Amino acid sequence: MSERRQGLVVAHLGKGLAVEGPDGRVLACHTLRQLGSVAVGDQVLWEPCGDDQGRVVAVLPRRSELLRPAHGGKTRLVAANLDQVLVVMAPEPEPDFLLADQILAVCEHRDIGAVLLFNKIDLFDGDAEVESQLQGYAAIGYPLLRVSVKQGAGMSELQAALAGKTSMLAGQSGVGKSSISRALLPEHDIRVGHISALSGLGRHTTTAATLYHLAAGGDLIDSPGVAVFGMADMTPAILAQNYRDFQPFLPRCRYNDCAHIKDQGCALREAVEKGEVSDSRYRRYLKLLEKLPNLRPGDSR
Ligand SMILES: Nc1nc2c(ncn2[C@@H]2O[C@H](COP(=O)(O)OP(=O)(O)OP(=O)(O)O)[C@@H](O)[C@H]2O)c(=O)[nH]1
Ligand SMILES: [Zn+2]
Repeated sequence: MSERRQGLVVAHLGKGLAVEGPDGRVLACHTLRQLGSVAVGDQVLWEPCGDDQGRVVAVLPRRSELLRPAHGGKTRLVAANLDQVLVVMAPEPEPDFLLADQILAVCEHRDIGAVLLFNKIDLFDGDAEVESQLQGYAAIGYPLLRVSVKQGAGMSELQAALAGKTSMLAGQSGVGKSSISRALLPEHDIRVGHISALSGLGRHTTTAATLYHLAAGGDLIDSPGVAVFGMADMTPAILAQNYRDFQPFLPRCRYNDCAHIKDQGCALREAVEKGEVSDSRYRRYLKLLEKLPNLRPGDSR
């Protein structure tokens, strides 16, 4: 019987995986069908099979899973073992706080941490509304970093926030996600080139998720596409539970299945009226509710 070794999945190839061993060497690996889905970020056990190839024989337990909606109401695993998502915003394009709230709620639901990353501060005129929303997030416990990749401002604080963790960037188009990854990654293209050159299992496409080691410590999973933060498995009650700022009030609603839409004994609405919960967060919650796929008539209480 051949020896099993541990490895880290760093990319998807056409028909297999790129797995990095403890010595840093990356190997093309097949996986056994019965293992189910294996994603970038997974820790796996593999054994050598053939020239410079391996076979993944086990997936080690995950500390988190990020899923994406797929065809036929199914979900697909996008990344495993993520520690945190960096929600990137900028003065331009105008911040989409609804998208930020959605990403934050999905992260909370998946036990993935979240950090707000306000980029392009070189363009920020201090707009009072934007500033108040940003400080609102900080007040409910989300770390807030302000950077300008263009000017190199705040980058060491960003590197410190990434060190020792596996992170992913998310956010609207145009906020600077690619610019930020480029600034953080050493020899980015060399590694992609190396993975593409792995034999036998087909090409690595840059449209698939890839894990990179950062120059200043920590890993970054680069996953193109913003639609990964799906809410398909959420109900209104679950969505509300994943708002950190709503959590203290929810047990006091009169009805267990309160969707926090109408008054009748809703402790959350009372908290909003008293100013204990941000009115704008609550109003965006009502908008996100409309995006939930499985809003049942009974939930409209
Ligand atoms: N002024 C300024 N411009 C920036 C900064 N960071 C990025 N940009 C510019 O913003 C534009 C969009 O940056 P990208 O890195 O492509 O943004 P993205 O989030 O990856 O966009 P998508 O690929 O569409 O998701 C580019 O023109 C960048 O040069 C910054 O700190 N300051
Ligand atoms: Zn309620």
